[in-house]
Amino acid sequence: DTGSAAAVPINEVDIAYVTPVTVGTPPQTLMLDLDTGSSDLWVFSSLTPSSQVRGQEIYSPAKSSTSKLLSGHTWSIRYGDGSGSRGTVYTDNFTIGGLEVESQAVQTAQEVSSSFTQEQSLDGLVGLGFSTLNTVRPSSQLTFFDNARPKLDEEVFTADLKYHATGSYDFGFIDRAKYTGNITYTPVQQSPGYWTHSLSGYAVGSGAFQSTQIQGISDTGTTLLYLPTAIVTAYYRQVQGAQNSQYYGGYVFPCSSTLPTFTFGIEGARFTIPASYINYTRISPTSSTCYGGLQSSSGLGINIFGDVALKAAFVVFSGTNPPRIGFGTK
Ligand SMILES: CC[C@H](C)[C@H](NC(=O)[C@H](C)NC(=O)[C@@H](CCSC)NC[C@@H](N)Cc1ccccc1)C(=O)O
Repeated sequence: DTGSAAAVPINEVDIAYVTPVTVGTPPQTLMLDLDTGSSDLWVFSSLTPSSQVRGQEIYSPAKSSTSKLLSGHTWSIRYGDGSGSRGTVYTDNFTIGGLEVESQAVQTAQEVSSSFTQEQSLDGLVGLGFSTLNTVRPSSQLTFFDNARPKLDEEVFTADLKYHATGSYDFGFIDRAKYTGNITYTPVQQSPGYWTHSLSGYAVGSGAFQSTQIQGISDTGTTLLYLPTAIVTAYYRQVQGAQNSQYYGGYVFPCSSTLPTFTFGIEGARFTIPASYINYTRISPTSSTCYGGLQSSSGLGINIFGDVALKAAFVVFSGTNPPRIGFGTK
């Protein structure tokens, strides 16, 4: 089997992408953030206090003839940006792009943090990290990809995220029409549960490529690209008026500045992020100061290859043994 579904940016600066999924019988449609940086599938639900729901679609297990409570099981997750959620667990039929998993663990939120309440176009997350990261206790649950694996034509899913446009996630096949040339693969270290791999180096604008191993995680659920401070300062040194603002918590620059491109390596292949992706957003709607899509990872303890980088390529997450990740030019 295979599946294919849209990845829709939730606002005009691609802060996150959501994908239509269906849960239960009859199907209830929700828009979820497919997130390779975590492994919990959780949704706004009939169990979420109404004070914490602001426009999100909810999953009501009581309205589904195929829902089953996973009794005695709970979950609680914290994300790197300080957000989080927690609740109980049902199993139910779950489909993405025509690919169905019966009795998928669907984690129903009983509490969500304010940033999730405020994000009204995001009804929850589908964790596509390794199942070892799943927070359900006493027994941890499998991700949608792990449950779907046995029925997939090929043990892969792919991400084709786009700049200010709708892209796609495919399951079980690699769509040759979505990239040119070949996919370049590199090994993935699956502990502790992220899609952890290395870049082979980088270049700022038309500068020389610096060959250096940069380990990090490819995280479709993180908006920006977070790299070591030395690389980030080298980049913004090329930007007139750029500064690392304590106030805004990162590099800002005049919106009128000319930004260089940023190139990253995967093994011998090279992928160039257009300057427009790095001119991320105005710090406020009327401001002429802009916030960068490339920021320092020094506060995170890990480098994160988020959407700003991933949308510059066609990305293959391969669940083969050993797992690997592939990048294609598009
Ligand atoms: C502070 C918590 C640390 C980061 C750690 N949690 C994690 O690593 C979790 C699984 N993953 C995440 O916090 C990040 C990766 C951080 S790098 C360690 N990925 C998922 C995140 N983008 C999901 C999200 C989507 C939209 C809005 C907000 C959040 C933990 O539980 O220990």
